[in-house]
Amino acid sequence: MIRSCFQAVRTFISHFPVTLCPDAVSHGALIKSTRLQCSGHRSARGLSMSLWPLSANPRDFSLPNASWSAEMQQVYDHYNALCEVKTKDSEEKGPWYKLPSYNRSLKHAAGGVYLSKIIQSKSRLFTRSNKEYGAAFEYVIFMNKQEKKCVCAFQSGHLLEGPPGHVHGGAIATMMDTVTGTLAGYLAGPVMTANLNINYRSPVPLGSVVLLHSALDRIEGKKIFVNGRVTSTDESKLHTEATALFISVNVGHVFGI
Ligand SMILES: CCCCC/C=C\C/C=C\C/C=C\C/C=C\CCCC(=O)SCCNC(=O)CCNC(=O)[C@H](O)C(C)(C)COP(=O)(O)OP(=O)(O)OC[C@H]1O[C@@H](n2cnc3c(N)ncnc32)[C@H](O)[C@@H]1OP(=O)(O)O
Repeated sequence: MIRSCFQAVRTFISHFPVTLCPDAVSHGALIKSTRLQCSGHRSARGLSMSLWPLSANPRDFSLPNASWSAEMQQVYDHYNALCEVKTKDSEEKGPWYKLPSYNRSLKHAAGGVYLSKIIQSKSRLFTRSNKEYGAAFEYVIFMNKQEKKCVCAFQSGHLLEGPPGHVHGGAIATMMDTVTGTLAGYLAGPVMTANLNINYRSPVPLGSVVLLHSALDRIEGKKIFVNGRVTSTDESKLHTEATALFISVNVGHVFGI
């Protein structure tokens, strides 16, 4: 059934000259599962093509918007400058890759028997479910596949308050799960979080910009061990430390079959 699901995706996609860019985790999953390639570079420059009839120009939530502070933009510019660059004559590959991020990755990814069910569904990726710019999770993830690590610039919005003036621990855990899970998924394909262990070292001021760093510790069979840290953008202050265990799953597991 899973094979026929992906067969349907392949068949469908072959009718459209597009490069699919699902969100961060399914990017890795899909490269493994359907051997599709995804270009954040193109998307970042607004050249991504319509996925009609699935979607008209899906919004890449990881691109700069008016709510971004100067500091957020600065971090984005820094890593974006280190990304893969295509020039007229050549293709220079930087070590970093900006992951695009959509609010309904599976709409673009699953296909086949699940497609209509997914399109009708109101479900949205949790961290991208608020469309108001700057209200909740503003973030962009840059992946360094060579070094098996990634960095996320995260600007917290006013809806994420926990202790007065500071970010809710659950929101930090959500971002930690997202970033470590994105790395695990990018490196190993479809995964689910089995364990997420967090130490909160110092509160994160609401509205501030912080970095989430994640790196692969090791892979043992189905088990992917990843670590994570939240720091200030100059990395002088440590806010949070985490370790996470992800388990490789087949796609059927995600759909409960
Ligand atoms: C087109 C498809 C795309 C698929 C994409 C997939 C997912 C994400 C998609 C989009 C999201 C996008 C962005 C967000 C980014 C990422 C973060 C979100 C991820 C999540 O938010 S996800 C939700 C929370 N998550 C769960 O809802 C999991 C519930 N759970 C289970 O579904 C099972 O529990 C599972 C699968 C985890 C394992 O089940 P299983 O049957 O495959 O494996 P099994 O139990 O045999 O364990 C194998 C070996 O792992 C060891 N092991 C297992 N669990 C352990 C633990 N907790 N601690 C220590 N060791 C553990 C065993 O001890 C054994 O070790 P050993 O082999 O050495 O004996």
